[in-house]
Amino acid sequence: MTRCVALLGGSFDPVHHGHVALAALFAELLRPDELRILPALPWQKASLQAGERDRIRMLELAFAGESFDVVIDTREIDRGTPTYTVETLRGLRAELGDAASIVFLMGADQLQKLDTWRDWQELFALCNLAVAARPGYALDEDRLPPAVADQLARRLAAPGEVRAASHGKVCLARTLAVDISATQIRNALGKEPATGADQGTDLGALVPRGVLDYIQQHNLYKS
Ligand SMILES: Nc1ncnc2c1ncn2[C@@H]1O[C@H](COP(=O)(O)OP(=O)(O)OP(=O)(O)O)[C@@H](O)[C@H]1O
Ligand SMILES: O=C(O)c1ccc[n+]([C@@H]2O[C@H](COP(=O)([O-])O)[C@@H](O)[C@H]2O)c1
Repeated sequence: MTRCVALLGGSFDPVHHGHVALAALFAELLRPDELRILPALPWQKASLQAGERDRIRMLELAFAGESFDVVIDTREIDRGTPTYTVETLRGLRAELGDAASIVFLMGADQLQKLDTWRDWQELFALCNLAVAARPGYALDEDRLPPAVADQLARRLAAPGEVRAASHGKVCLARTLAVDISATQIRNALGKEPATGADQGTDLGALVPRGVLDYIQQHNLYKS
């Protein structure tokens, strides 16, 4: 069977239950041989709040208790320059070979702005995409930028076909419905009183326990 490597890139500032659910869903649907988490230095975001080592440590803690294995691949942080996914994929394709199925995972918010990514049309020559629904972001073709909708219409496939193809296919998972964002978590933590007792937001419902402990122990996201 074709070797399949799934990739989940992100800022993870901090990692939250939405990320873990997205990874778990595609771990189940695609059964990849490897699932790599790629913490990025995103060029479209002004600056991240947590440092690189903290983001990596939080990722390790977030996925530690899961039933599927992940590898935290720090190449984008190690590169030290703003992340362009197309560059990462060129490197991975050279390492993994032409036959491997490479699947880049994302939420619907990123599909909606895929046409703003560096050399986005080249992504389809390098990898497959697996996109999950996210509350507030439509997956419907008529709600996507026309050029993205056009690519989607031509490439739409079942998860099994994506797993078997080296590149060029897109599968959608419409069942995910986790209404969590890192922005919401940073905002809640920024407002939290010094005692650590959050007044309005149940942070435990948003962030894995080990990650929340780490955030509190290291005093992250205090404004
Ligand atoms: N709740 C969610 N449901 C589905 N996909 C998600 C969810 N949260 C994040 N993702 C996806 O995970 C990847 C990394 O997301 P990212 O680290 O930017 O988190 P975020 O919550 O969107 O962050 P921020 O609020 O800082 O923009 C992206 O592909 C994004 O679409
Ligand atoms: O390559 C690009 O131009 C590009 C533009 C926006 C986002 N991405 C990637 O998409 C992933 C999610 O990004 P973000 O901003 O939601 O954390 C992460 O791996 C980013 O490097 C990539």
